Amino acid sequence: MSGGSSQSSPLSGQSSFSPLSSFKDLELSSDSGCLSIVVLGASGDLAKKKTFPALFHLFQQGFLQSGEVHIFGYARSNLSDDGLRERIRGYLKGASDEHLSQFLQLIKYVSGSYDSGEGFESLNKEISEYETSKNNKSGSYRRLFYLALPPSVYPSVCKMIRSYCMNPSSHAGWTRVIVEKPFGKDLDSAEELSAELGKLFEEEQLYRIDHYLGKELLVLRFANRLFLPLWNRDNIANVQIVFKEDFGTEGRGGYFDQYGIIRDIIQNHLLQVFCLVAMEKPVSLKPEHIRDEKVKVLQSVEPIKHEEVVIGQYDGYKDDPTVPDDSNTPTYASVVLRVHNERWEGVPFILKAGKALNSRKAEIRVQFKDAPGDIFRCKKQGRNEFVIRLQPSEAMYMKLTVKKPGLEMATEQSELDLSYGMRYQDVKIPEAYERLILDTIRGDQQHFVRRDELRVCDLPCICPSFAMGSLVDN
Ligand SMILES: NC(=O)C1=CN([C@@H]2O[C@H](COP(=O)(O)OP(=O)(O)OC[C@H]3O[C@@H](n4cnc5c(N)ncnc54)[C@H](OP(=O)(O)O)[C@@H]3O)[C@@H](O)[C@H]2O)C=CC1
Ligand SMILES: O=C1O[C@H](COP(=O)(O)O)[C@@H](O)[C@H](O)[C@H]1O
Repeated sequence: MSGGSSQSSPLSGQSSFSPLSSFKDLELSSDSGCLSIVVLGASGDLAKKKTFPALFHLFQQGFLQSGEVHIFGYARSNLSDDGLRERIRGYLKGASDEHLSQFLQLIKYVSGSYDSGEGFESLNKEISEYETSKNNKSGSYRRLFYLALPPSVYPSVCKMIRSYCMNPSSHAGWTRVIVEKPFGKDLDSAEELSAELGKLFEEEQLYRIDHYLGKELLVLRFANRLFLPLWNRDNIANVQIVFKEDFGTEGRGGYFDQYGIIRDIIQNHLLQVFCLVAMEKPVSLKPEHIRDEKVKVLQSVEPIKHEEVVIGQYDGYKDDPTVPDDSNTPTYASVVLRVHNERWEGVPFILKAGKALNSRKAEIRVQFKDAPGDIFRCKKQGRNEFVIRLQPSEAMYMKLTVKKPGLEMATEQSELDLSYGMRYQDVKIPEAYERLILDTIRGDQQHFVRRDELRVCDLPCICPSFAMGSLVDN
């Protein structure tokens, strides 16, 4: 059983965000040979909206080659190969028909349950047949399993993969498993899940994905001298990390209602963004160094105070037929995190997330303190703010107070604006999932959550009575 490999081929700089090809720290694998990618839960929302489109974009850019890769969709739904292809076709944008059909032809569908051997035996048979048909000269076989499924089925699915679908030990190569968030429901279930998965796979084989970690904040944070002296309690009044969606559950209530917005978004996506904003500079870009710093800052977070939590549910949530009529699951929450360390003491980090709100965006808003000795009386115009918009349309801008044009002495707020779409017009900015799936194929765990991180990422643990039910009932 091998999780990684040690040949060196740094990530090529596909994005204008991070031309990583010169980063000596990243010794990544570039092994070749048959690559079988299995999307479990292929009939679902994530698979059609994110997983297959990301695979398609990697294919378009030549990272996945027809001769080398095959993609298997697996789920219980009764679908044919063409049925699955039709289901995802509409989400694969920006390609010629020829390119699109080349990609779709790589996809095969296998139907089966998540807890019985039969389906996984058939899956293994399909993968093996494909591998044999490839007459693989390099002799290396790579199997990547993507769990695009509700976490409740991860243990049984992982057991099935371990029992029926591993890369045979007689073959060189690897078996890796991408596990989606949320990793359990609370500390106990996360620990239990980790323990169960830990019995089946080595840590190097497990890729706990959080696509907000694919949003590439590290360069901005640590490569700009400008920010270094400002990034602390002396200058920053508060930091807001905001996620808003302008649509509701849309038929995903079966999953969402069991988890709620805190477990769906705040505990994972926003907490990971918080780590990147608040952590100290890692020793290097090596995955372990980055993840060590994230763990440290999480350990410095104080217990959350009840009076600093707001939750709510949007009107109409229970109209979704997949949501129980008596649901009290929050679809909106805001939580204040306070970090007890030298850099951040006294600076609130306000994490807000909500579905069915007025707009769709995810952003980090760093609000600076007022300039002391305000001789221009410009306080009323607002503070300096540095805003990083993660989506849509990645951008960053700095809100500054400037002299209003004209002969009068008046000030106003304006922006120094860097929109990626405008600045890099000819560059295709990759989706977070593209980058993360490619990282997995290359064996780079830098942007994935480590097992011990999960333990300190647990919001209910940071505040023991932060269970959703208890707050809703109060
Ligand atoms: N949707 C999104 O935008 C994102 C989702 N995620 C994560 O991805 C995972 C999957 O989410 P999503 O695709 O939205 O979920 P879905 O509700 O669409 O579920 C995916 C598939 O899993 C199967 N399934 C659904 N419910 C159950 C169940 N109770 N027991 C067994 N199988 C079930 C269904 O396939 P079948 O019945 O055919 O077997 C379904 O098509 C979640 O962990 C979520 O947090 C992460 C980022 C974004
Ligand atoms: O993990 C999830 O993320 C999506 C939002 O992803 P984004 O990249 O569009 O911000 C959210 O809709 C979903 O509820 C959640 O499970």
